Amino acid sequence: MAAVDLLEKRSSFYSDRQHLVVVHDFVGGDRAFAFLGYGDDWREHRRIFHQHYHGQVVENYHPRMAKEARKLTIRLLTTHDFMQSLRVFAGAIILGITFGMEIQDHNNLYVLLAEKAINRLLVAATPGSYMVDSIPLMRYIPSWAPGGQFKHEAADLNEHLTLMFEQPIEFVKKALLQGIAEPCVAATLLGNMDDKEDLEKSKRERVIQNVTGVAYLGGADSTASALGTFILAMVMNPAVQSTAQEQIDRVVGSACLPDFTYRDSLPYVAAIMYEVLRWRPVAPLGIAHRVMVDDEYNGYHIPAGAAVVSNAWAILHDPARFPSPDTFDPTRWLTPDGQLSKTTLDATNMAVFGFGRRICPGNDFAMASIWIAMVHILAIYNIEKPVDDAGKVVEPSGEYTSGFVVHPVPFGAVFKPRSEAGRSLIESLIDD
Ligand code: HEM
Repeated sequence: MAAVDLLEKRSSFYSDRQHLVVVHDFVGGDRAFAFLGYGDDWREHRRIFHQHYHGQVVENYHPRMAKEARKLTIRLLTTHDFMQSLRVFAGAIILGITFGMEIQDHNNLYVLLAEKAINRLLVAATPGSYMVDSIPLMRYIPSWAPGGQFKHEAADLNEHLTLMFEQPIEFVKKALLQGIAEPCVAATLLGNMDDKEDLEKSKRERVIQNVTGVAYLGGADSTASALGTFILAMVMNPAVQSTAQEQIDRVVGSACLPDFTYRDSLPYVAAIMYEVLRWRPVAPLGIAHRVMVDDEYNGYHIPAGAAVVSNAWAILHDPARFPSPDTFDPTRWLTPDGQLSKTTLDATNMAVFGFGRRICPGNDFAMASIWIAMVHILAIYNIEKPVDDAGKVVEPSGEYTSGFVVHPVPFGAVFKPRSEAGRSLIESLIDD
């Protein structure tokens, strides 16, 4: 596969990012190291991020993730906006684990601030959004002159991004001083700073702001997107839903909720997760890599500086690898005896998390969050298409938004507790 040949096997010179004038020079968007050029600074950010979000460490976060999944099942009993509940779930996990924050709903001030900043940063990071990226001399146009408007927008975004990165660290610093800080990634990182010199300290604090701030940026919307696709797939494929529920009932029983100890014994549920990620990839075109030197591949010349886009959609819808690619079929991830096939264990095969040295460092974290939400929802609810006032079933359009991270366009889904026992289980959780 060309993406593997270039982005993985030649990753020492295919791991840079494009320099975007607005993102990099005007708004400091590379505080999110997803946009930082390849080099020592990026390496340092990635190393620290990895220490707190890699596979084994994620296991420490399982209890918190399971707690948020229980809260999600409670919310789904009463909500009219299940997508909002999924967003709250995804955000609460990241903000809880990273900053020790408790998020109850979407009106949390930090969430509102962060979402505004992130949405605008992603627009700025989309090539073609600003003319100055094509005509760099425009950077010298005064902000009041025609063509200089982008500078006002950039100044405003810069302010929002600064707050987004600084506010939660200030929150944790204050809590540490008062001795009331919850155990969280930011508290651990700040706690390890005491032995540093002052100059070293301020540099280090900036890196801490950056690696913690990027978690919400990279993880909240993407996780919510995958869960939105999961709900859509369940609404459209009731037989898949009931096969998963049979497995959960058989392995876990109906007296308790499944937790992470069941992850390996529910291969069909894992297969649904892989199929969700394949069927409607969260970021269909990933984030472009920039090649740093002239290169040749299969007779093609690839000039230094070119943007190399890994088309996750095309890779995951290649009929040679995934027959009938538009069909939602979890069994494609299973062996004939119903076990998870080995290929799923390699994130690269998923393409959905990108490639090489830039591969998504939050992929274990993301898959743990997605799995625990899915298994809770499947254990407790039947997810059905809604019926309108005339008694007609309302079909989802199945369409998606466009953008960097895509979402199903709003559709209806009804969450019906599968049994009285299930309903009582949720109600007992409300009293916890
Ligand atoms: C379903 C969920 C997710 C998907 C589909 C996803 C996908 C991606 C993709 C495609 C990239 C670009 C990879 C490349 O350049 O080759 C990326 C980068 C990144 N992701 Fe994720 N991601 C998800 C969840 C998360 C989570 C939960 C976190 C944080 C906890 C996270 C943090 C990051 C970071 C920091 C980068 C930048 C890596 C770098 O440039 O070195 N992501 N992600």
